[in-house]
Amino acid sequence: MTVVEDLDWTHIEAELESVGHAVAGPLLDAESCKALAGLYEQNIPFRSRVVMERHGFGKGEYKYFNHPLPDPITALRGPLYRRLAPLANRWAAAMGLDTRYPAEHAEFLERCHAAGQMRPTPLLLKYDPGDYNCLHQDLYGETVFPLQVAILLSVPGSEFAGGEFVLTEQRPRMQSRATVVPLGLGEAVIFAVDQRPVQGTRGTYRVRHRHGVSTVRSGARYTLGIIFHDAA
Ligand SMILES: O=C(O)CCC(=O)C(=O)O
Ligand SMILES: [Fe+2]
Repeated sequence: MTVVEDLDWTHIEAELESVGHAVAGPLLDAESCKALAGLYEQNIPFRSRVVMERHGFGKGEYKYFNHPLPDPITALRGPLYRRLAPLANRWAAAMGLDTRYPAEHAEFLERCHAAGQMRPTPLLLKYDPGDYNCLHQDLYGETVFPLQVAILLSVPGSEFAGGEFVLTEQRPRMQSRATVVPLGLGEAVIFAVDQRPVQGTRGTYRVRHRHGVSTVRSGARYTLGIIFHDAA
């Protein structure tokens, strides 16, 4: 069994259904986390670098991986997709959307490519003291898989302080509610990219999510982002 198949999917699905996010893992051991974070200073594995401050995205930077994606990413992305696709389909049906997601990630990528979304989206993020990531959604075109994953590659408390993963949810006509998601080294947060259905007393309504990272107070924080749709 892969590490992904070994996870407690009953618990993960229940969390995703009830609150729109779930903590899982660790999905990567300390050595793999260190090796991935260590790639940041290289250029070859990446297709582009984004300095967040230049775009008003926050402070800090990230790099999008190019093909071939590093082994740990390919090893995780297909199995994670396979487990999440049925939930994505239940969410789409509950929200009255026509979209249905294929069982396998390779098929979903074909759909992205047919829609002109050809560029890989897995990314490595790096935050230094004072850096933060504004609340946002990772939408890169019309074709969107409704769940994504972020894995913490640094040790909280010793390698960095602050820098908490934050999720907000907005119910129709209500103000936003924030949740801080504590993560350990190599742990993943699986979360809603944009909308998810919530059962209310008068039927199903849609909740909108955003995510970001609070200010890093000291040290360096690295994260691996696994997004399932390719980008235009
Ligand atoms: O650094 C983080 O924890 C969040 C990264 C992020 O925005 C993402 O993976 O999409
Ligand atoms: Fe993001």
